[in-house]
Amino acid sequence: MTSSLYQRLGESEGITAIVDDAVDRHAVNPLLAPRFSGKDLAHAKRMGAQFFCMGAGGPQRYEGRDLRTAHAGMNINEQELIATIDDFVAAMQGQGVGTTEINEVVAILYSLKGDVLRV
Ligand code: HEM
Repeated sequence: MTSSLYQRLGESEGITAIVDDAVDRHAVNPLLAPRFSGKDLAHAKRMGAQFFCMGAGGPQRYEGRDLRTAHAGMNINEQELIATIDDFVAAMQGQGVGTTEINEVVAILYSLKGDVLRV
């Protein structure tokens, strides 16, 4: 049987490492840094890891705000969305995640754009 995306990404440990790295990249990415300046990055990482674990099929329960509420009023644009996805791709490559899994995650992130862009 094919294992879940959660299992193929290394479960909680693997996904936490990916999210930690991606958020660290956001904080220094010129396209994103202003958005994350002054934010509680540890909290963002914790919420991001919970969200990602749950979305990938893990047993975690996401305790954060729904996506639309979390990004409301930020007027996020497409360039910023692509920059966040690029940071996730770089983080996954850094963790040795395979191309199949990277493509699955990119598709999932892209599919969520309606709750993030200009809400
Ligand atoms: C599909 C894409 C995205 C997903 C899945 C996502 C997911 C999340 C999650 C789960 C949180 C935590 C919410 C909470 O603490 O209750 C969050 C917070 C945040 N996101 Fe996103 N996000 C996405 C795209 C973006 C983009 C494109 C930007 C900015 C350019 C962005 C900026 C932020 C910021 C600044 C916070 C912290 C908000 C705060 O602490 O007040 N996100 N995001």
